[in-house]
Amino acid sequence: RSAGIIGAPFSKGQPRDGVDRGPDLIRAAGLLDKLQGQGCAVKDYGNLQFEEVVDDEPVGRVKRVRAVGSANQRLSEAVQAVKRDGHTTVMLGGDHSLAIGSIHGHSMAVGELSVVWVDAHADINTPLSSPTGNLHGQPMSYLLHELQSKVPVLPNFSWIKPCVRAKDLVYIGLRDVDPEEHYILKLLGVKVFSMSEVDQLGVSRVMEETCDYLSDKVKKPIHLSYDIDAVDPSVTPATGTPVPGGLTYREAVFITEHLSQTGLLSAVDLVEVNPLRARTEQDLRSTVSTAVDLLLGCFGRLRQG
Ligand SMILES: N[C@@]1(C(=O)O)CN(C[C@@H]2CCCCN2)C[C@@H]1CCC[B-](O)(O)O
Ligand SMILES: [Mn+2]
Ligand SMILES: [Mn+2]
Repeated sequence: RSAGIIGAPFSKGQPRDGVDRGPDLIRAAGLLDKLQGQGCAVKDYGNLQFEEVVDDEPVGRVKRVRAVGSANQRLSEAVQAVKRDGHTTVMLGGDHSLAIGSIHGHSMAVGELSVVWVDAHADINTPLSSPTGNLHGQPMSYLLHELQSKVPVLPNFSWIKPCVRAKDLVYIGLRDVDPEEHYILKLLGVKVFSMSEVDQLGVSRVMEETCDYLSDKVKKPIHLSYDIDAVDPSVTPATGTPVPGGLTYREAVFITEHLSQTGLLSAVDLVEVNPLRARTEQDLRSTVSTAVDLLLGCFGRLRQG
């Protein structure tokens, strides 16, 4: 296994400061040494520098559009380069609007892929359905072939080619889905394991069904997009949109251990860590160390040693 680390210190997909500090916090907690310590080759590509966008007026209700479009174009190019170097990409966010560039770049490099989206939220609002206008709640709408008729032209977004099919997407951990998102998920028949299904089936069965569902026809490379707010706020409180009733630490890690063992994991996003949302030092330490442990699980770490 080899990991190519890309830091994406970006926050314009949402209104809160602080989430751009995620990459360096996760590095400072020892991610690279710990990956090497478990036999994983690691190359750190550093942090992307995102250009300043001035006069980024809202387009309809959608905010900071030009900054998000520009940042994700840069990220897509970076992910393609890291994939060409033969690594599994690790994109450290930054907010979840970065999944646009990460998944796009991954798909440009490897072709068709499966997406496992672990999150309290579906992040599948369209510009017209979004209740907040924040682009971290919309990334999937720009990537899904089936939603392109619902997405208007946005400045700095025209480079995006839709690259994911609804049948190749699985959600795990949902518990705060907007009515319009629910409608879209039902309309497209997207596979969803909400927290109700996690409770009902248990995380082991959820992962078996996820992997069976995704590899039903053809085994495709897997893109895991992990929003730290999928985990219960008692474990990872330092995040922008915490929602009670999330994954336990053990369930959260089990998901990454299981996906790692498929041998299909080809790109990972770890997003929405925001130190300014921590009330205590322990809040921050717990959030960041959990983020690191999730990434170690992606690269073969097992709790049995
Ligand atoms: N759907 C949302 C959007 O803004 O589009 C609305 N939601 C906040 C809202 C608070 C009140 C109860 C209903 N939910 C946040 C979510 C985006 C989360 C982005 B992620 O990256 O954290 O997943
Ligand atoms: Mn979320
Ligand atoms: Mn998210």
